[in-house]
Amino acid sequence: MTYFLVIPSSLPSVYITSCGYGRRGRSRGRSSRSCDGRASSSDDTQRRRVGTEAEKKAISLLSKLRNELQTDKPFLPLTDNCLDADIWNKYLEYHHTLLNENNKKISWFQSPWLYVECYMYRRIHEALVLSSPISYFDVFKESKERNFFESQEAIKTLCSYLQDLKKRIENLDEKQLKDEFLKLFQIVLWGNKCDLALSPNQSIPQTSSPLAVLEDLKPYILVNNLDYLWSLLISRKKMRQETFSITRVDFIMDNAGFELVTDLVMADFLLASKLATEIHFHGKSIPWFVSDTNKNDIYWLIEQLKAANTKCMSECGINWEYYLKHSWIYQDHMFWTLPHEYCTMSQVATDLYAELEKSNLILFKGDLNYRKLVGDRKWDFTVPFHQALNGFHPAPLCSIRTLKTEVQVGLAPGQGEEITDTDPQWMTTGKYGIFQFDGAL
Ligand SMILES: O=P(O)(O)OC[C@@]1(O)O[C@H](CO)[C@@H](O)[C@@H]1O
Ligand SMILES: [Mn+2]
Repeated sequence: MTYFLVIPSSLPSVYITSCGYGRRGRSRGRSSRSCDGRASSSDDTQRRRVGTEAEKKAISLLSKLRNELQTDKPFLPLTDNCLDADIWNKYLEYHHTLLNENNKKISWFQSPWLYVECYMYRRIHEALVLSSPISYFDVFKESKERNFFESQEAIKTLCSYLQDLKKRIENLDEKQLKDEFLKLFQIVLWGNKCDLALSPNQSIPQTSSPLAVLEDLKPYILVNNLDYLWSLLISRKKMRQETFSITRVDFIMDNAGFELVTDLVMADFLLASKLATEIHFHGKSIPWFVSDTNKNDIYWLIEQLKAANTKCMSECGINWEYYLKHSWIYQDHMFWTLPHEYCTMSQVATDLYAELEKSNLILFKGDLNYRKLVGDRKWDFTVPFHQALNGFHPAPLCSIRTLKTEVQVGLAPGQGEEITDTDPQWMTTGKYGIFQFDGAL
């Protein structure tokens, strides 16, 4: 069963596919419980019935959501009693007070786009949560998996490159190491083209060799602060040889599938090169913006790699599974799936802010993170990134993002206008990218 939530204007479309509960035609007639405790067919029938009811409920809630959206109804408070529901509901009240007009309501076409989009994904989650026993079914799982399978060739190339690089890494001089660092970071950047929120029914797989195209893509990097990242990490590495300190790098992850592979390759490289000693990954705790990574996506990906019949891929899978058990730290926090701008993190999620303060470098992946970093405002292109962060400075940070929405700061005078002349769609196609750094070196 495929349920299509048609969403007008600039909002993304969402496919909800059957969750597999209550499928017809699996059980054949009556039978009693077997002596090994397996369920009887009447148990099966009961389970299918419950599953079908749950599916129907989820679909009706999603239909209702679609209708509210299409007819620009006021936003409704969440009713699912999840831990974050109160925060969402308070945020809604706060936005109502901002409107400052008694008869105006926060609604789909009248409210800030960042808020509207986040609210839509949270309401999709609510529809599932309220439909037990499929409450924690990931409606985007299928699209995420498709992106992974369609990017097999590129993933193989990357895994092979990494395995080979790790064999020679001890013998690289500083310049050679820097070259590898720059190369892998560019792969991480262009991996962000692969999100599914813009076209959920159409996976944009990475088909060509990601390494072969890097030179051709260089002109599309509008802000390139990779040298700052290199200076920061290499000077800490040198310092560590005299003092016993750590270098912690945090990935605020974005999309699963190919982009996730690029993140894991980067993390592996940073540790192997001793440019970092500690890696933290921050994922989403609910299905989010179609392709965003949650814990299951990482473990699913690792299982796929382990089972691959290409040695370099299975080696990566085995290594990454080991690192996730022993040295890489995966964490999620509800703040990442709230609509809040990051400048509010120190008040709204004090614990997360304190955690990020321990980092030596935070990598914010993707377009949505950028919008939340700079508050999704219509900034002048030349406003400094530091200023647009509006007080959000937990540690040195870098946004690694391909441009998919109309917000960009920190450009040189005239740079934005010049690109607009030649390529009017430059802010929304994912063709351009940035490495934008903020922090003391
Ligand atoms: O954060 P990502 O994965 O790079 O991009 C997510 C995204 O494509 O989804 C939304 C589309 O409506 C926009 O916020 C953004 O462009
Ligand atoms: Mn995303």
